[in-house]
Amino acid sequence: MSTVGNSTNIFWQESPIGKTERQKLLNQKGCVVWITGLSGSGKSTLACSLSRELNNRGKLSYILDGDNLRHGLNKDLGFKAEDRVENIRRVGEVAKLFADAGLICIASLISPYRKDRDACREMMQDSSFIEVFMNMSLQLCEARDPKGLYKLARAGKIKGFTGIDDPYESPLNCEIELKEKEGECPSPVAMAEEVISYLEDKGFLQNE
Ligand SMILES: Nc1ncnc2c1ncn2[C@@H]1O[C@H](COP(=O)(O)OS(=O)(=O)O)[C@@H](OP(=O)(O)O)[C@H]1O
Ligand SMILES: Nc1ncnc2c1ncn2[C@@H]1O[C@H](COP(=O)(O)OP(=O)(O)O)[C@@H](O)[C@H]1O
Repeated sequence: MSTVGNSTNIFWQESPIGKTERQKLLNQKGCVVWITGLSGSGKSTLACSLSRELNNRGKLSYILDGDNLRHGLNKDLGFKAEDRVENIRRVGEVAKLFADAGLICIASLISPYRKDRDACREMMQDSSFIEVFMNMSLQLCEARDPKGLYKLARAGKIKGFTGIDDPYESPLNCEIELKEKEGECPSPVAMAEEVISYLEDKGFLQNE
């Protein structure tokens, strides 16, 4: 019997089928590909491209997109620091469940605070948390501005916008860093292939 947070008198219920059996069924290993970066850096584009490429190879993935989750699970959260902390904690827990289900879980969130991303990494075992940093300049993201949010933030109509008047802490030890080369951004497919090579090298796309 345990007490966890505010939950008292709780018991852990074991499941008859374990992660190993699920992974065998899927011929892959569950993991979390955590994509972090500024708004407009290409997180969702990479997540979609990666999911498509994995699907083409017969690998099961699922995207947890920050914007989308804020339509449901996280609709009670805003963008002040404590809400962003809770947002990342919840998505980290959900991502852990998806990885435990044997899936390649692709989490795509700004996740601006290093401490929170590191806490998500700590939840996972066996190096199965793969942090991908979309290291695109604010200048590029702002020039893209597909939703017009930077424009609103610069005009003071959105307060606390990441990169403008709210912080973004770059990863120090991420597994994969994607950045502009000679002022050009690699194509979404090229970026997805870089992530897939990593997953292949580390054995996540097979199960012996
Ligand atoms: N103040 C502020 N700062 C940053 N982003 C904002 C803000 N307000 C709304 N949006 C929109 O919310 C999307 C980011 O949600 P996330 O859940 O990924 O953010 S966070 O990880 O909790 O920081 C983000 O989506 P992306 O552009 O895909 O990153 C924006 O569409
Ligand atoms: N690799 C890329 N090359 C060129 N344009 C891109 C690339 N990745 C994303 N974009 C464009 O940049 C904009 C922002 O991408 P998006 O994936 O929505 O970013 P985020 O999810 O980080 O906010 C979109 O208009 C998208 O089409």
